[in-house]
Amino acid sequence: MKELLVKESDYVYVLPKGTVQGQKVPVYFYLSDKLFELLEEDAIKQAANASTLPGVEGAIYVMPDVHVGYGFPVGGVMATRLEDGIISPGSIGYDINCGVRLIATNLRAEDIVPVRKQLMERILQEVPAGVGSTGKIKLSRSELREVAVKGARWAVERGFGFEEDLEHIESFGALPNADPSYVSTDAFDRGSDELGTVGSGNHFVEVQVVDEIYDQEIAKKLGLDVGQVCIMVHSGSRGFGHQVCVDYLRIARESLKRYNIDLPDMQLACMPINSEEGQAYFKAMNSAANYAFANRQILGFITADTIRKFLRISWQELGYRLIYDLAHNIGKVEIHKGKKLLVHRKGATRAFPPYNPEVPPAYRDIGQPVLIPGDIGRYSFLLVGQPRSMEISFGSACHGAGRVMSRTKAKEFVKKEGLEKILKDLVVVARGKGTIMEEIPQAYKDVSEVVRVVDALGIAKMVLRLRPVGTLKG
Ligand SMILES: Nc1nc2c(ncn2[C@@H]2O[C@H](COP(=O)(O)O)[C@@H](O)[C@H]2O)c(=O)[nH]1
Ligand SMILES: [Mn+2]
Ligand SMILES: [Mn+2]
Repeated sequence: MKELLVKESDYVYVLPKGTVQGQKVPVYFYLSDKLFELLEEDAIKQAANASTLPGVEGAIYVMPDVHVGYGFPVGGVMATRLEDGIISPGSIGYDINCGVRLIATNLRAEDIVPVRKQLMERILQEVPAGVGSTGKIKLSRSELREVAVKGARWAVERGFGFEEDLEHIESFGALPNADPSYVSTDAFDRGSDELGTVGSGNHFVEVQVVDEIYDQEIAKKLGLDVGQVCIMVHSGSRGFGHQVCVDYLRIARESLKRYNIDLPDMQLACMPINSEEGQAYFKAMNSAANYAFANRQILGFITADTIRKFLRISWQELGYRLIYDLAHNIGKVEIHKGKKLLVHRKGATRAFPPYNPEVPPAYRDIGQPVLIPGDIGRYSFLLVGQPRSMEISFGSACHGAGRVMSRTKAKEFVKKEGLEKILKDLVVVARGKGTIMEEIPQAYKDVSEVVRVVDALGIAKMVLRLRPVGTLKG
């Protein structure tokens, strides 16, 4: 399908409306020439399929970190009208409110680098990670219901963090439309002992150092400087959110006939937003999103506390300060160009500009921080949302570098090249070696190239770059 894409301008390729059967809106791909080369045929097909869905509004936007996902590509943004549009679990993703958190500290690189191996080993002991890992927190049904409603606040009330953290989280760490009575018992079972756990594979806790600054003024306002140590957390709603997605994909498939929805791909199974099933999923999805906010709140706090105890310093000396926490797999009701829409972001980050009322007061004049992890070996970035995002991407940016190698291919690559040679002096800890093999830097695109595109398009502005000091992988 690549040949059907029209290069409209630098970094902008379009699949014009009417190219595929039933297409209701155009599909925009934001890519440099290098990233265009890596664009998969199936990702184009998936985005084109979504452009045929009922009530889809404006355009489908595909970010430069795009790769094939379940039904809808990772890096995809789709908005649907509340009156006649659908809600699609596959276009939000299995890991509901998978997201990223960045915490600043007063520590300098020299405080950490000489002891990074021992420090990461300690973090590995204290922070539960890995497939099906369980944490120290065991939740009763009623406690879990409370988590699903209160989100990050639940964790803060139990001592995992501070009141001011909540001011620095997307939607203040709790989405208002959560109703856990729409969440299945299976999801409750899976969620009861996974709060405060990282999960597997792509998820991580990373100690990083600010490496380069592109906008001194904004970096200063954020209180970040070269050499400063930060903590980045990437995790989501664990088995709780996964089960919500599984349950409602089944419900969506079963209700397709009832609502006369014809699909090009069953993985896009969806429900009218204003149907009973659509509303039930929306309330369950928000519950899972709140679980994820609580999860990252706990993970960030435990990691900071571990570093503090390891270095034998006080909270004050550590200087823990939450920069921001955001969702990159979510469906949100937002107003764009005067219309109330459900914006599906799957592997896409909200990137609201300065003075948008949803940007926390602390960042109102600089724009919402956009946190972009890269990989275990190269860099991660902090950007801020820009006005153009509201024009060309429903206020959204990329969410990472994006995979370029399947997990199987990455393992084959490691077997050929040797893990030690690939990792060189990187410090990466994990319960199993398998994950590290799947997560080598070569498995991802070059994040610098990805963020260059969103910066050049005026979606988000590059503020600073972080490099990893040590990574805990699931
Ligand atoms: N700094 C690090 N970035 C990483 C690591 N593992 C993955 N990643 C990046 O995160 C995004 C988001 O992934 P997704 O699973 O939500 O799609 C991914 O595209 C990578 O760029 C890591 O260990 N450290
Ligand atoms: Mn994620
Ligand atoms: Mn995830």
